[in-house]
Amino acid sequence: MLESLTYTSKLFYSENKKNVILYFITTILTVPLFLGELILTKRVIDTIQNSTSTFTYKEALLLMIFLVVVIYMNTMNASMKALSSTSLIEIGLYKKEKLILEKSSKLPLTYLEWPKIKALRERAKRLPLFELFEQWMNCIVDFTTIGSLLIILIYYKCSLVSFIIFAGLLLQFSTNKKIVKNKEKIYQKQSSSRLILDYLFNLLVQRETIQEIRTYNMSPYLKKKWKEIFKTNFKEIQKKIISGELRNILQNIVITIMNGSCVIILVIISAKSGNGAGVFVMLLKVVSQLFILLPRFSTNYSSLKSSTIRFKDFIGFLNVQEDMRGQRALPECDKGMKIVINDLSFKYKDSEKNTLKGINMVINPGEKIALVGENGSGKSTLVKIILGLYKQKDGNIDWSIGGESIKAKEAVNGARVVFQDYTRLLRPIRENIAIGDIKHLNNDKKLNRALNKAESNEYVDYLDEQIGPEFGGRDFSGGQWQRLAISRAYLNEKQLTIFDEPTASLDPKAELKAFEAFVNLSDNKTSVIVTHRLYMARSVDRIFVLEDGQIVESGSHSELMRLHGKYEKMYISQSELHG
Ligand SMILES: Nc1ncnc2c1ncn2[C@@H]1O[C@H](COP(=O)(O)OP(=O)(O)OP(=O)(O)O)[C@@H](O)[C@H]1O
Repeated sequence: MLESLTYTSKLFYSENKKNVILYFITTILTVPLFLGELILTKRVIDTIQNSTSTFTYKEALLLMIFLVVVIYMNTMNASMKALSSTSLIEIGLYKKEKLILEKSSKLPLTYLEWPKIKALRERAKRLPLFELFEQWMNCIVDFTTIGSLLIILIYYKCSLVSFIIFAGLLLQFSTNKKIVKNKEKIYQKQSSSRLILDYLFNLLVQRETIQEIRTYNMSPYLKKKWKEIFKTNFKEIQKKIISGELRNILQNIVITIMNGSCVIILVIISAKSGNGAGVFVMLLKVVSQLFILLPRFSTNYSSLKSSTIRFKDFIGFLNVQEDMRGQRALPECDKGMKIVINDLSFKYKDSEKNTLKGINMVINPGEKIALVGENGSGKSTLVKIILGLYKQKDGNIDWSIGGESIKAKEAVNGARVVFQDYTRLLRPIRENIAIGDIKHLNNDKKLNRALNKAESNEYVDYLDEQIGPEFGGRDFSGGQWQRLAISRAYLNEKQLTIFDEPTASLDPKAELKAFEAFVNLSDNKTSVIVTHRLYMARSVDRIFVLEDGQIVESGSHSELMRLHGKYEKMYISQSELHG
């Protein structure tokens, strides 16, 4: 638990020393200021009660002035504390999101797609970083104040009152601890269903999905599903909340009885001991303050407990094993890349069987190959492994260029790719192309050349135009988006080119042009195209046919046709279909 205090203190201190020191001092100062106020009140009353001469009246007046100053300082202290915490709250939010983003960018892709990690990240996002630090500080202050007030009671021979208050403290702690534990347990249990809730909610409001949902009138059904999950979650929480609240009510009754008993005992003790009015008023203030502090301390401690549970999830997420990817860069060389795949098998997390099995292939420098096969045969998975985005457990994939060889999963920025599900960045056209190679962001000449090659000349004069009506920009059709994604690849000059079904949204003429462009773009660079359009595959050097995660045939178009196997069957059926 202490780890969360050291972690947050270090983190905030490294980000904003001045405010952390100010926050720390103003928090700690509340204890002596409160005690000072208490003691001065007692002295003022005692002095007035015993005043017999002008001298003691003057002393009382002086003490009153001190008291006012202390009260004023207390108010000032609270304002300074609030001031320092404002920027720390912002820093907390920023740092938490930054750390989660940085970590996510280092995780293997398979981990990011894994529901368990997704749920862990959602829980990590719920950690209130500054509040955790604040709760620690509040608990330290409450603990010190309560301790000091109990010592005052014991000093004035009110040990019985201290004992009752201490018992009250224990009672509150045990009740709140249970409530917090139950609440966090439910939250951890519900984190996956909350993801589904968010997903369903987004489906119902997002522009990309709303048209289909309205056309099929899916809204009532999806809302019903959303409501069901919401209600189930709520019922679970409600049960615990009601039992927690009942406990709270009982606890409050007991605490009120304790409070009354303490005041009565205090009156009796004061009457017997013959202490002055100053001591009585002070002790009364001590007791009433303690009964204010007890629930506050217990609530602060409960919040701290709940935050430390979330802190564990946060640290758990930050400690997830990172990817080895992105550590080595290949040398620049225009001879093309060689890819050697040896006995590769791959299984998705939570999947029962291997998606790829025993893949062996060598792609020579400058060679153009096509991966073909039915839906789900493993083409995109293989592409992602070639790119080093997925880590394979069995087998090896090496990239070699200019005589130097490295593992695909350790390589950085070696390839240019057009994915099936490319990024639609609702930002200016310029940024959409520059994703391909961000160093050319302001190089209009290069950006325009990339647009030209991707048959998107109409945008050359509109590089700074915003895309997406959501942000006041223009709307793009599927084909226009796809051409923009292709222009990204043209901007990049890496040695390996991968096109994973990049032409699905293009009309036949544009598709043919895009394929011709792919062949030209690739020139002497090693290239891989994933396609269902077998006429495209005809002009590549070699075709690999995948079936159920295995390569079942490979060779040039004419070699495969001569085999009279799967490829020939697929080719003939497509030719018949398209005439
Ligand atoms: N992230 C994932 N997690 C679990 N299984 C996955 C994941 N992505 C793909 N799969 C599964 O792996 C298998 C191969 O999928 P892949 O997308 O590689 O096939 P494909 O040949 O590219 O298909 P298509 O032609 O439809 O694009 C499929 O059974 C699919 O359900």
